[in-house]
Amino acid sequence: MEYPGNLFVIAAPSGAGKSTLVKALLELDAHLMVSVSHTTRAPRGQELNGREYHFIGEPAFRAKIAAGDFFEWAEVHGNLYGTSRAAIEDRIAGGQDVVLEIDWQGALQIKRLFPQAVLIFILPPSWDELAQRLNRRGEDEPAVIAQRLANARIEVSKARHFDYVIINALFETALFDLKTVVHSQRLKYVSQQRNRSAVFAALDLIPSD
Ligand SMILES: Nc1ncnc2c1ncn2[C@@H]1O[C@H](COP(=O)(O)OP(=O)(O)OP(=O)(O)O)[C@@H](O)[C@H]1O
Ligand SMILES: Nc1nc2c(ncn2[C@@H]2O[C@H](COP(=O)(O)O)[C@@H](O)[C@H]2O)c(=O)[nH]1
Repeated sequence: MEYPGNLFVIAAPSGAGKSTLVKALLELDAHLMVSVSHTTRAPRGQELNGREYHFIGEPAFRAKIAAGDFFEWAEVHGNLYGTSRAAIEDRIAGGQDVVLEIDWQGALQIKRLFPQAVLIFILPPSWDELAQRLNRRGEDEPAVIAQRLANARIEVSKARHFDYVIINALFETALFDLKTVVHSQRLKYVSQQRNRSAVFAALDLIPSD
């Protein structure tokens, strides 16, 4: 049996730290790749088209919806965001582990389409700390931050639909927890192999750090 790539879907309220965690995870794990979404949101200070997002206008986004180009899409904080179908289906079929950093609506769409997906929800340690992180990040206008904090109340209530919840209080602890979820998913695959050579082939997929 060829190794089918895993799909890890990570959601969190804005400012909880998911992008920072995913970036750190990717630096530690060469088997993982992150899918770059499309959005109608304007780029923030250091963001580059094609790196953080593919930044497109709403008409182009709507044309992609009509063409069936998105695996999932949703309106989040007043902007449209979507995961390109081509970006993930081929990679997973080719045995690559893919991470999606998307909101809860997209995550639940993915779980319906692809029940093997592993859904991970990142929580901040408190509402106060969430607000402080958004303010310290200094990338969004006060009105945008207020909207994101209001939406966070709804988003957090969706955590119960996820397979795992990780609390991002101390960064290194949360990163360890995230690595453990990814690692366990791969170990599950190894343990399902029927013969010894398949077990050793499967073990090659697991980083030994
Ligand atoms: N454990 C942590 N302790 C303190 N600060 C943190 C921690 N994790 C992340 N941060 C900081 O919090 C801010 C928000 O993190 P990040 O941008 O990763 O959030 P996000 O969940 O991806 O938000 P968004 O959905 O808006 O992109 C950043 O300035 C980041 O450096
Ligand atoms: N459903 C989707 N949600 C997405 C996607 N890409 C990002 N997101 C989520 O949007 C919010 C806001 O992101 P920001 O970069 O503007 O702070 C956040 O929850 C992201 O995870 C996507 O392709 N689909």
